[in-house]
Amino acid sequence: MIHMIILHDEPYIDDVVNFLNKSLIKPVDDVVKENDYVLLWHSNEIKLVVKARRNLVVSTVRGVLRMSEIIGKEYGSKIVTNLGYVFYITKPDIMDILLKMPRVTQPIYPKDSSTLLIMLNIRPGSRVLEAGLGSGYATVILAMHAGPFGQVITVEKSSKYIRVAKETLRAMGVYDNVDVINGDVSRIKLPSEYFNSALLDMGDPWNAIPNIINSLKHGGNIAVYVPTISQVERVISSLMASGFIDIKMIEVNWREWKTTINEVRPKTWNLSHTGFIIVAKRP
Ligand SMILES: C[S@@+](CC[C@H](N)C(=O)[O-])C[C@H]1O[C@@H](n2cnc3c(N)ncnc32)[C@H](O)[C@@H]1O
Repeated sequence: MIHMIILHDEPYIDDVVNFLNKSLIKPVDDVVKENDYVLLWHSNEIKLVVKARRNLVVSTVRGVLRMSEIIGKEYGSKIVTNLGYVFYITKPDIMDILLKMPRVTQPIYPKDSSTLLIMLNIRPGSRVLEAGLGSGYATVILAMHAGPFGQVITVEKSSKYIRVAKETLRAMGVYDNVDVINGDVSRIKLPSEYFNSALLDMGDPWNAIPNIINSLKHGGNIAVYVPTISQVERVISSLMASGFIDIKMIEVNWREWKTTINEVRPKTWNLSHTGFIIVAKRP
């Protein structure tokens, strides 16, 4: 990882390496440590994300990889399987790791969570209300973007799901800036004009909307995530009745393509329908 000090009163820097060598903080060696999540990449078709445990032996269609030989190696280096095939040892993406976490409910997928961040204006320092926590997937993304000086308060009625999701929050490094409340978001007492934004992903969000509006700051956005059109209509009616304005609805269509030369085309199997996003503003 490279830590950089930006000196705002310096003339512009035209050589990053020179600049880093002069700065006090140097790049550090980055090696695979026990319990890191590691991406082992052979090709776009043959790749896997695994947790580095010393006694783990990973079988792939290109042969066997021993984690004991990977721990301590530098990220970016290569390893050869017993069958002679090369795998890169590299870092997975946030979503690669998140999708490894237990799913006790239907989670919000990256195509939608990335859009929700923009639609809800999530930025460092944001205070966000969420319901329900479910598997904690959306909570992780919200908390990562609200940052350590922001706050995500998530309300979940099932204590069983809370136990599982808390482990996910811990594993993803956001445990300390999420407050989990075991309760019913439609009835819970909320502070007035406290949150910058709110996300509802639950079966009957129209029952929660009237309880939430006053907890949002003026100009704050609410996003509601539902999978069916009959739910969408109930959500829009409830938003209008509660006094929200600027109601929009979007569906995110994400089509992944093959990147093989001479074969660049949409992948045969793509994620199809997930949910509709309805966004509105507290005037
Ligand atoms: C679809 S899941 C949420 C998934 C989550 N967004 C994720 O990405 O992992 C819906 C959750 O809402 C919770 N829920 C439903 N009604 C609720 C209510 N009135 N108050 C709080 N939580 C509620 C359910 O228990 C369930 O865990």
